[in-house]
Amino acid sequence: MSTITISGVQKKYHQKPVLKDVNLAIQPNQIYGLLGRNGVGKSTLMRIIANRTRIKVGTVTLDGESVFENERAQNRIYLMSTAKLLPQEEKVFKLFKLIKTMYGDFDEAYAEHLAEAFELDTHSKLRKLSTGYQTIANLIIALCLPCDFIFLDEPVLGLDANHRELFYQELAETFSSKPRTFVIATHLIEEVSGLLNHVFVIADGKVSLDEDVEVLQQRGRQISGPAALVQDYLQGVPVLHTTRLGGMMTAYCLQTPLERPLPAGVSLDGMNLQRLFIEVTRKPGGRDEI
Ligand SMILES: Nc1ncnc2c1ncn2[C@@H]1O[C@H](COP(=O)(O)OP(=O)(O)OP(=O)(O)O)[C@@H](O)[C@H]1O
Repeated sequence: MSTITISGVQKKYHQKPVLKDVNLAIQPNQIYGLLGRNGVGKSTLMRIIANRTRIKVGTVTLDGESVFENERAQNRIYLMSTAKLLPQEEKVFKLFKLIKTMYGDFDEAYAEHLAEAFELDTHSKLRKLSTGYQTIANLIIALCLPCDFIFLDEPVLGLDANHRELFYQELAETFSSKPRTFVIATHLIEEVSGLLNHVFVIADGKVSLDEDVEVLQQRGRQISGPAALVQDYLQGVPVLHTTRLGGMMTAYCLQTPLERPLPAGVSLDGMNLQRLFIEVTRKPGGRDEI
């Protein structure tokens, strides 16, 4: 099975390091979340993989071959981004045909279904569509191409809530009927969390978290109650963050002292993915000890 392997990738812009040492593996038939605070380099990493940004240090391989300047590999990778890379003066339906010629295949029936579902006017020029509908046209292209690895950089930018929901539904359906890999960079973590199998978090130029969502959801815990009891219960346990209100405390952790009984008056709950992300990216590299 094909895997994209990213090893020791570094990228600087004007001497300022953005990616310092990125290592990760993108497996077949997964939906990944590529998460990170603003400006950490998510788009840069995607552009590197899609051969749109060059690097001097590090490698990106697909089936052991470098993906750089490699047409065969790049034909299996698609990056959908907000950058206006598509010909703006082209009518949307013509664009679909153009894309088909470029990639050798394009699911026209599915594109028609999606255009109808989103009420996209395919006879309009791309340039004349509203921002949201330009994104929709871009998304349709991404979902209908025959690529094994589809990178979606901020895929729902400008989409209203109904269209975002429709997109997530369509993504789930197309993924189950025709499994392939999607890597989604987004800040709307709560909205996509139900779709994701695995999460990469980029912080300080590196991958700070590389974990299955299921495992994360089992690990992430928030413990609330009277501060003294919470502190006592979590003695020696690494804590991501704590908040206090009066005498009450909530502590966020990636592990809990399972062997210790939970004191009466203290509650232990799961953390949703968005909260977990906020807590793991709050203080890069930092862990509080209670
Ligand atoms: N072409 C460029 N020239 C100079 N600096 C750049 C260029 N592209 C990106 N950068 C810088 O690299 C850093 C990472 O940018 P990037 O867009 O990859 O981050 P991001 O994680 O996608 O951010 P966001 O979540 O805000 O979209 C930023 O500091 C940005 O200013």
